[in-house]
Amino acid sequence: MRPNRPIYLDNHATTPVDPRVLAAMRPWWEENFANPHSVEHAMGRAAEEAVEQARAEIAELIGAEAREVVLTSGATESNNLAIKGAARFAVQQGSERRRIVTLATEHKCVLESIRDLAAEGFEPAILPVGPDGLADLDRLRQAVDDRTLLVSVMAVNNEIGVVQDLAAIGALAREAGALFHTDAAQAAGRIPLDVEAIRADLLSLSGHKIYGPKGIGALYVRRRPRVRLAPLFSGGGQERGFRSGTLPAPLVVGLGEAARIAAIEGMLDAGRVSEQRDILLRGLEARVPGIRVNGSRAARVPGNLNLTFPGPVDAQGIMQAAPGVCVSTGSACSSAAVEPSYVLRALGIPEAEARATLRIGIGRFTSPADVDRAAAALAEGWRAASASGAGE
Ligand SMILES: Cc1ncc(COP(=O)(O)O)c(C=O)c1O
Repeated sequence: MRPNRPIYLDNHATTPVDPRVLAAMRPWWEENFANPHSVEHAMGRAAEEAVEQARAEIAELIGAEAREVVLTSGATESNNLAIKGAARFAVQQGSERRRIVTLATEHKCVLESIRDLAAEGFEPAILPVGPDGLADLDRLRQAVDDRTLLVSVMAVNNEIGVVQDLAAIGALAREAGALFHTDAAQAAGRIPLDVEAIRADLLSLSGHKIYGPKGIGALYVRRRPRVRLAPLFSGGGQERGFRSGTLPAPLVVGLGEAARIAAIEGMLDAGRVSEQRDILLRGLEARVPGIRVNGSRAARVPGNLNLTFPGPVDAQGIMQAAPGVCVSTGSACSSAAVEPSYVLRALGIPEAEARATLRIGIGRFTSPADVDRAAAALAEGWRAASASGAGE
């Protein structure tokens, strides 16, 4: 092992591409580059077949049928298509329902999609979460009624890793006659997902969170009872009219292979990853008295740790003092903004503590040596940052 290799513990931001995924994609870049919609010739038909095979693998991962999988560019697009598409289609059909219920800790692309819809006359209901990051089911039940069009609640949070009770949320949405969408970008391959068990009507996936390629994702759209969406783009009507545009066959094949591996190995990964997570936490607790885990410990995805270091200290300072460890202060998608994480603020964590917090994501390719070295380096980084008064 190279001693200076950086230790990558930011698997919520993105995961490395599994070598098997890379191998599966390769021929579709190099040997058969045909457009999978060019079904008039043999190369096009072969590409189309590969796309359909991948679609079946993606469906299998979530207990869906292949024809319920709409391919997109990633979870951002899937979430926009699910939320805006469902809302706009319902109105076109004369529905009186306007309310869209979600949580304050959702990914920005969900919150911003819903905020955009407010300008079109929809009524966002953005519910708070408990100090453990979990939805309050009683509160949710009160908010979801016969005026509710859509309930959108993420499966696993990208910062604190907490797992929502999707089966209960899906059931209460269905009971009220509302659609249920879940952003499962961080959940796929990490916890079991079954669209029937959770009664999802719409479910978003992303390739680069499950050891697949970047720039590809999927949206599950239920067929029975049938869910209809207004498309976001005008075009050739690919993907059953839901999503126009030429499918990137190599990326689709990569997503299919990533889904196939996740379905077989995801739970094996989960056992190993949660052991490493516990070793890392114990290593830090022994070296950093007063370090705290944010979010529910029980309802939590295996590889996640969200840790507030005792202060005053700035998480940026810890990262600077431990440059060999790749972690983050929160969601990479909001890293351009300097405010502390809105997810942590929604848990009631004070601003100074939110600024002293690191998100750690252990993954399939993290080794036992990585977590041992990371615990020592982060503890040392904390000591150095504290001593330099970075938090004052
Ligand atoms: C929960 C969640 N939803 C959506 C996204 C956006 O996914 P993508 O990068 O595929 O657009 C992310 C990525 O950070 C995420 O963690």
